[in-house]
Amino acid sequence: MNHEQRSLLLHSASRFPPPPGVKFSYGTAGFRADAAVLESTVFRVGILAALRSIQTGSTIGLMITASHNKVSDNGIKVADPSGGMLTQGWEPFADDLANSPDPDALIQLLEDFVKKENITLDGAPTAHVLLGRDTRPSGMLLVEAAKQGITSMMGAIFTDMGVVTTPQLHWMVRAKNKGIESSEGNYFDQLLTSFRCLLDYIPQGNSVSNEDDILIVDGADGVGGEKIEKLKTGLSGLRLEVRNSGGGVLNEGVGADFVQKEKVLPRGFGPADIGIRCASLDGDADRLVYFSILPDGNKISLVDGDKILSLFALFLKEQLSILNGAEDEKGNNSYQASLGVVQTAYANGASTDYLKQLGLEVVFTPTGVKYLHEKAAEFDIGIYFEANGHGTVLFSETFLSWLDIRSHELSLISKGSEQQKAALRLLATSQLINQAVGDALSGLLLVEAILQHKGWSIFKWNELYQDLPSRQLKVKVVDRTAVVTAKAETVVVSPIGVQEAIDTETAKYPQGRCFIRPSGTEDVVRVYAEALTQESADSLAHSVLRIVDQFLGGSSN
Ligand SMILES: CC(=O)N[C@H]1[C@@H](OP(=O)(O)O)O[C@H](CO)[C@@H](O)[C@@H]1O
Ligand SMILES: [Mg+2]
Repeated sequence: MNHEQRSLLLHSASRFPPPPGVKFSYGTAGFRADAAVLESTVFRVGILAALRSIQTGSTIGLMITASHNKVSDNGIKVADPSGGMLTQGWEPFADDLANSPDPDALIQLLEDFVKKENITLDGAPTAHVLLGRDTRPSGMLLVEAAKQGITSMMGAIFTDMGVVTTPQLHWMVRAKNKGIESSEGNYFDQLLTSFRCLLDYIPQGNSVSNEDDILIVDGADGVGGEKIEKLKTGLSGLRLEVRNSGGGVLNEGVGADFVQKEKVLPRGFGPADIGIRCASLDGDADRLVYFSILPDGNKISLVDGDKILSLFALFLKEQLSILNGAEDEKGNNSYQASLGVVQTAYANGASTDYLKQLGLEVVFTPTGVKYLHEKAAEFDIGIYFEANGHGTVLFSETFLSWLDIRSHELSLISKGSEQQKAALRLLATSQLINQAVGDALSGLLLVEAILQHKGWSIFKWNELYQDLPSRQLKVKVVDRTAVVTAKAETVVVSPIGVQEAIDTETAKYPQGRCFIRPSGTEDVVRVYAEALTQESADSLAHSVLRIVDQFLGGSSN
């Protein structure tokens, strides 16, 4: 690091002292905390993003959001060149950077890191960072801190995309690095064109009801609502009404996290909406769940991430088999695309059974989309979803290249055939569904296109399988890191004896399943239980909560 660079860093870092007594950790979803203590962290992540950009020679993204957290919180996460999450190898550096006590220590840390990572700062390094933020009022100040961090690395520049959804920012980073046009307008165009294409290839006679029905979207009073309003201006073939589009308090009694966890209607919905197809986004629009209001007007029937995954899996499997069907007879031009599904232990057991009955390969990873995404990328078509509604479908480059050529061939030899349409539907799906990260807007359009394709109502969709009753609890313990799990978090290996006690308890319940794990975003241990009836799921969860109390000492909430 030359003298000029060092003094630039010293000068700017001294303007962003870290708050005393706060320890930051780059968790499952980046740094998240009360917005009032985040300025120094955001400044430092700006430096990190510039370094990552210099190292990779690509554009890097920074998103300022705390997703479904309360409005006074904020956070920051990094998008890597692929548009996916920051490489896990850099997370310890992110922690050290955020917790470095003063400018001198910070510079020492940077010196050591660039040496270790072979990042050349001499010469004329160039770096480019795309910035985005959600609608939180604290975002404006924090984005300025990020800019200061970026520009304290010589040769680094930024582009401020303003208020965007988290998936938009990830999409833009990916597009930019692929040399594709990457504005918000381009994002909407891609979604609208591919959605239109899916509607154009709906089998005759299937396009019923939903087109006339309205879909009501709860925007969580976050960024998603205003973006859907923009999307709507170019949308045909779907009637949308947006509620909670920014007038109320972000995430308060609204949004996908609230609806999925509490299983109640969000603010702004009521008995007048009984029977209507409804959807909820979270605060930064990367989660999506559907619901309908039950006849009593107070409760909802939830259609969660597992069921969105199941709908996608069913549709994609059908299209693949139409595409391959005729080829098998001829025995040529066939490409056996691997189709896989990735879930976590929180997936409802009934969904896993359903997917296995479809003949699909179901793989489990620990909680956190960075793990699911990585696994899904191993398939030609990898579908992943967390039960809370965060997920997407990934298509391999190899498969897409083959599909492109195949679709062209089919347009010459059997234009208008079901086979050709299946190829076009698969290509359109790969364009519609965000390849960088889970995206509520693109997920919503794919759900809607598939429902129209199948001529299904939300009720018909919900009947794919019936969720097993489940219960989720959380308990604060003395030290949650004492809980060590294995096998995708389904088995506790430490403290010794806990798993045995859970097994003994679970065995008392027909179709019982239960696991515990330390949360990666809250200071709690989570308990999840499933069983044949709601009473037994509740009872199993509470018994296991007592086991956690006994072994780890705590108080439930
Ligand atoms: C049970 C649950 O919903 N856990 C969520 C939650 O993680 P925890 O590590 O469970 O706190 O937040 C993560 C980030 O948003 C999300 O990926 C995950 O699914
Ligand atoms: Mg979110």
